[in-house]
Amino acid sequence: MQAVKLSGVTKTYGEKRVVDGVSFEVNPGEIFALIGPNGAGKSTSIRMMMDIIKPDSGDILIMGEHLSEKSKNCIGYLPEERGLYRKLRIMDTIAYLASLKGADRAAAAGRAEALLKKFDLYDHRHKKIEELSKGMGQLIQFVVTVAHNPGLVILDEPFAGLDPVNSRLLKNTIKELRAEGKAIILSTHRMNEVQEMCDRLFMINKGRQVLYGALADIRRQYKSHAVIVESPSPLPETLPGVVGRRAAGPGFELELDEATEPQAVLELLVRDGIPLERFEVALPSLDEIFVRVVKKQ
Ligand SMILES: Nc1ncnc2c1ncn2[C@@H]1O[C@H](COP(=O)(O)OP(=O)(O)OP(=O)(O)O)[C@@H](O)[C@H]1O
Repeated sequence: MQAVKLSGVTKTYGEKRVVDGVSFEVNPGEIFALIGPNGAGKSTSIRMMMDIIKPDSGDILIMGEHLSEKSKNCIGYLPEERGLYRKLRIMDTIAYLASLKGADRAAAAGRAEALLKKFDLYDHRHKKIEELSKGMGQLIQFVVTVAHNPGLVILDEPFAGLDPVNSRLLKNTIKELRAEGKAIILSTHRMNEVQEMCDRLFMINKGRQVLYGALADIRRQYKSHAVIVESPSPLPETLPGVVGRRAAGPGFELELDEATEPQAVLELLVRDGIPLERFEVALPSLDEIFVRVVKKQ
């Protein structure tokens, strides 16, 4: 059963259709990225999944059911707008909010403590939220989001405000949640993070689907006709079928003409006795794909 299933979901504000016939599915055990330019309709889609606002038409199933007060407890939602009770102490906040979600207080506290240790915040657990830095508060809000052990975790810009060390800790923790079989929806503008973490993605622009599928398939679909080559020896000045060359990291990206396959270039290099440390078909970064798709529209 899918963790989330949107079918033909539409939302209009005034004259503007901000979500237009959107359909996608999110499975347990995957990190699913919801991406798109500013104002594309991501937050509106998430708010409809959370039943904060109602779609005008279409259907939304969470864990196979329409969302009810009870089934809301199977979701952990980290909204873009953060907010915890600043005067409350950390562990009290976590236990209180988990109990609101119907979780066993002791079990939630146990999960929270393990995460606090991971984030090196355990010694702060009796402090008030207002005594924490912004980044620390951000991590606490993540702990609150998952302490009740939800099957679906929706994270809106979870890395905003985190330093590289804490970003990495959070990334690893999200990957562990995936390994536990949770469905994770990640909405972010940081394409390098999406590229590093997500299995599948949905890109929305002006309310409509523009990309949907496995990250690897999408990158292959947008690949240019080029190869990346790294060698300790200089490459030949000219190679049949190669029409351009530019530095790419420690090697080169060779642009091929339409008729030349990467395999043919590899054979030429091997024939010329060029030692190869890397040879691969050049795949565009998700960042490049994002810009290409938005510009085309
Ligand atoms: N309550 C509202 N009333 C009217 N228009 C709204 C409302 N909420 C959102 N919109 C409009 O809907 C569109 C989509 O907004 P949404 O917040 O879903 O975008 P987003 O993809 O999350 O953008 P961002 O990346 O900037 O957070 C925007 O044009 C926005 O102005």
